[in-house]
Amino acid sequence: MLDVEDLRLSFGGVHAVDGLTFQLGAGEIVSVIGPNGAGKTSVFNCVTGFYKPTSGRIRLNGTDVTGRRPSSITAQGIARTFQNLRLFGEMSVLDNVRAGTHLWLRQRVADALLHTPRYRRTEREATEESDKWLDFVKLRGDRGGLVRNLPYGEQRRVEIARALARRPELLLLDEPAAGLNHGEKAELLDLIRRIRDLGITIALIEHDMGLVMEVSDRVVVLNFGKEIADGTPDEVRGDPAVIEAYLGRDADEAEVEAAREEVSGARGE
Ligand SMILES: Nc1ncnc2c1ncn2[C@@H]1O[C@H](COP(=O)(O)OP(=O)(O)OP(=O)(O)O)[C@@H](O)[C@H]1O
Repeated sequence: MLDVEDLRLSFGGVHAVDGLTFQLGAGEIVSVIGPNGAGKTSVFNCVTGFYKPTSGRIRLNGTDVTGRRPSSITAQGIARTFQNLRLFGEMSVLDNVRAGTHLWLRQRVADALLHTPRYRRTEREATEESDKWLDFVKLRGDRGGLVRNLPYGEQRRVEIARALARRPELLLLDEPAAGLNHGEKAELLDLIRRIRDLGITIALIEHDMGLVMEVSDRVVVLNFGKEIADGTPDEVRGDPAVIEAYLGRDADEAEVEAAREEVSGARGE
């Protein structure tokens, strides 16, 4: 579904992404992990058109989308959430999710100005679809309240609902578990699996190794903008290159053991 080939992104002398090649197959849940600054968000930003790669190719279902604008890439079937939430705090929960529907809702300005039956029909459709996704993320009861009044974990679910309202084939989640408590993480795990069961492919950047190891079909590990491992959770958790990336070279025995635990998710909580 997604084919990234020899992707490079530089900021001056910093090679944030340095010749990265990887694929995502339809229906997979793939986690992208790596130490801070490894280039994970930069890859997401290139794939979604927020950054223009310095070189390389990004294909979605065979269509070359390299360097296209975010709106054009979203129209090709990719939606994302952000590391730092980007919701409209002063708008209702429902309206935030409805904002995701404009992509496929064919509305004309004249219809909106004149409140034609066609306009009212599309508005109803947007609300029904948004309510469906609010049900899906278990927030239907909060639809009328302002987003800023929701607890943080629920705001994260609103953002996921908004991304789903775009009807994506591929959903990119950037650190969805950040700031969540134990119960909220369990709920997120269930939500990610239910999204996949709808046939949506999921790529996530995540530092919570417990979640990564539990939910992923495959894990891609980056360090200094390059891929250093790509395999099942079991394969990457024992990979010496991965442990070293999380550690640096001059570690002693105790530090190696601690890094091994971190990568395996044993210290995820
Ligand atoms: N807009 C930018 N301008 C300059 N340098 C940048 C920019 N965005 C990222 N970088 C640099 O590119 C490298 C990769 O950053 P990136 O945010 O992609 O890493 P990351 O793996 O997502 O890190 P984290 O886990 O901390 O979010 C870092 O060295 C970072 O400082």
